[in-house]
Amino acid sequence: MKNIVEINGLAKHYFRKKALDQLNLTIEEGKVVGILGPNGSGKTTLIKILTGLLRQTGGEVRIGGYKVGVATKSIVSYLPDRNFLYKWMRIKDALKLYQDFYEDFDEKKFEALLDFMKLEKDMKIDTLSKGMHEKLNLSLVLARDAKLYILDEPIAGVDPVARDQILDAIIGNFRENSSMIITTHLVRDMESILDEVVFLKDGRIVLAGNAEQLREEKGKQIDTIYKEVFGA
Ligand SMILES: Nc1ncnc2c1ncn2[C@@H]1O[C@H](COP(=O)(O)OP(=O)(O)OP(=O)(O)O)[C@@H](O)[C@H]1O
Repeated sequence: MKNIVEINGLAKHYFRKKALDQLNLTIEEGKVVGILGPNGSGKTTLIKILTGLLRQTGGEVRIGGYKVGVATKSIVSYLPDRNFLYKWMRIKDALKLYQDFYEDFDEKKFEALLDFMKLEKDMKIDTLSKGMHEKLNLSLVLARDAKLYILDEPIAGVDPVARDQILDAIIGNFRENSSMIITTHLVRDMESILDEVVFLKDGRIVLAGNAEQLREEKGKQIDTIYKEVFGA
């Protein structure tokens, strides 16, 4: 199996604070990987380095064999943890924006996702609820034919029904040859869709592995292991 992501000795310091400390991680093609950790563990910092929004202090990251830059941005589809669309837009304007921006954007797929999410092209962005926003953003991100999808907290702050819909959309639209990184601290809701889990604590990986194997080895759900590791 080919590696889509290779991270070696990655470090990020904010002045004296070590947000990431000597991180090593590989992600294979076809896997859905959960980066799990409480507030301040370094999840967002890691994602921002993978997406080129932040420069690391040390170490190396390769995605699809390339250093983070123009080449990797064209193969990574990223869902940030905050809204990234303009308030004046309607959904159809967001569609146009994505179409203009990304060659791999699949309009048909986007329309099918909108349908599934019960969203309509004429809806105005500033009238959408938080859950609807999240569904729209996710639909845009999943409609790209990317090698790597990075979803930062895709279900934070949405109600349980929207959560289930979002998880179903993720599972239903996952492309076999692509990979996905999902950050979350809502482990119970998310664990069923994760192939691999990485526990991040104070910028270090404290546990990582295949989710099914970990459940078998420890005789516990990932959510329970998470609570034990983080004392939640
Ligand atoms: N710009 C910054 N300047 C200084 N320290 C920062 C900065 N950004 C993050 N940090 C610190 O780095 C550590 C990791 O933060 P990060 O945002 O990556 O964590 P996180 O796991 O994403 O948390 P959350 O779930 O709250 O988003 C924290 O201790 C945070 O205070």
